[in-house]
Amino acid sequence: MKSKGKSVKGDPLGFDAAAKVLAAGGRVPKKFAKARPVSAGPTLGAAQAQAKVTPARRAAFEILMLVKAGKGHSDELLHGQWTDKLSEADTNLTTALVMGVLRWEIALDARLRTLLQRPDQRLAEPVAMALRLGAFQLLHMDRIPAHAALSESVELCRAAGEPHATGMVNAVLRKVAALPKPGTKVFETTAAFAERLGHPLWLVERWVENYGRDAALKICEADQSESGEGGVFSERDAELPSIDDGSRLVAEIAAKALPQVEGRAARVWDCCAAPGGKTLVLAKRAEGAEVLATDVSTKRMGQMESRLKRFKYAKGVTCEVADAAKLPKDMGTFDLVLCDVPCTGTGTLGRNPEIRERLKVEELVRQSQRQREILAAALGRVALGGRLVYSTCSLEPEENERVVEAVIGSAWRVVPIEEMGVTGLAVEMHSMAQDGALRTLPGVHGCDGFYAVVLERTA
Ligand SMILES: C[S@@+](CC[C@H](N)C(=O)[O-])C[C@H]1O[C@@H](n2cnc3c(N)ncnc32)[C@H](O)[C@@H]1O
Repeated sequence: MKSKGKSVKGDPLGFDAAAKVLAAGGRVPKKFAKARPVSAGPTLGAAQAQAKVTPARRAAFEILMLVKAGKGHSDELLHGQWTDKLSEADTNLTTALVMGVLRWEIALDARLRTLLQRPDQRLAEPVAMALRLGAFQLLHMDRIPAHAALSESVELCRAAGEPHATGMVNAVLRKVAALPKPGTKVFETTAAFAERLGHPLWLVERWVENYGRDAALKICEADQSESGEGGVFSERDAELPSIDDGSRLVAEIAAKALPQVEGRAARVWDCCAAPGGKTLVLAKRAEGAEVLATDVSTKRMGQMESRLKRFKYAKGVTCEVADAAKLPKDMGTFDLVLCDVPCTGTGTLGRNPEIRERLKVEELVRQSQRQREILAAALGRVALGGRLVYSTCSLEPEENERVVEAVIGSAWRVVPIEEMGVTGLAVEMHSMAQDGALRTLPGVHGCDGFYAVVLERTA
């Protein structure tokens, strides 16, 4: 479904403005009755309409509009001003609506398009979003009454200053309500299941090529479900931070990769550390080691430092803002480097649904270049006999094995992850290994998609 972009400010629907109007005696001044820009506040109809929308749907709509306009990440927005005055139940509903619409957007648009009078019709973004929000509730949420999903989407459309489109939204959503729920076909082409499961075809085609059709289908299915409890470890360690099992596994591998050193504390460098999930696992497991954690982002490092303070065992960790490709020489060499580089995050689409909409194939090239620079610099800081763990949460070989192949020379050997002796696993390590490296896939291994390889300096 094509949509016309509209500038979205902090109050795209004018809800705040409308609230002021209603608070001032519940009467909306006549001037609002005239057609006016959304930024100038709601019209009379808009103000009345917004009062008919429940807070959870309003918040979800506002957040989705901001994400669409590239003005924030769903996770941050869901923990910000839009939800801080909501009840717990409303916050949960807002979260379910935002994550659901982002996960299913491609599939919803494909369905909605077929129900428009002119499928190529360009819709204003608030209209398109009201349709998606309504269709998502009708097709994917069990406990939402159809009339609430439908009528509140109509009111959201009106409240957004698009009263002329309310009839169309109502008619289209009535057709959606009459549709059978999406079911699984006996056999589907890649294009069909990519669309049904809300993924860009170019990405799914890459997964089919790299991991096979069955795995690609499982990845897509896993990306559409709520991220549940992990299935990689047999038990949760209550002292560790709450992180995805794949992320923990990478950190546990890194902790096991730390070589024994005699007569001094081992030196560990976590070079792309924020928000610190893996640093915490390392700090807990590598007791007695000197741990340096760096990140190029001052903001993320600030948040990470506050997070580390909540864990006693992390009090010895030194945190610095630094570019991993330019760590000052006088910081010396390390026995272990964890190089958990920035990446496209295609192994985490369940948790970060908007990546699928934002990611373009050119981004792979840009990320891969940056990853090579960071890895090359980090390898240069590993002591002889020391090890480096290179990792990403990407499913794309260009960010994983291709980066490693391009950067390591003859002075390195791959230490197979099966030799690391990670304990407490609920699944065999070899089932997650590929050419000595870790390769987890969502839906296949019970965690997000991670890649990790252990490299040892031999000369
Ligand atoms: C995948 S995240 C790291 C996640 C972290 N290891 C954890 O487990 O919580 C990548 C991080 O690399 C940081 N980063 C990006 N470029 C960097 C660079 N040149 N040097 C250091 N950090 C960088 C980003 O700010 C981001 O926090």
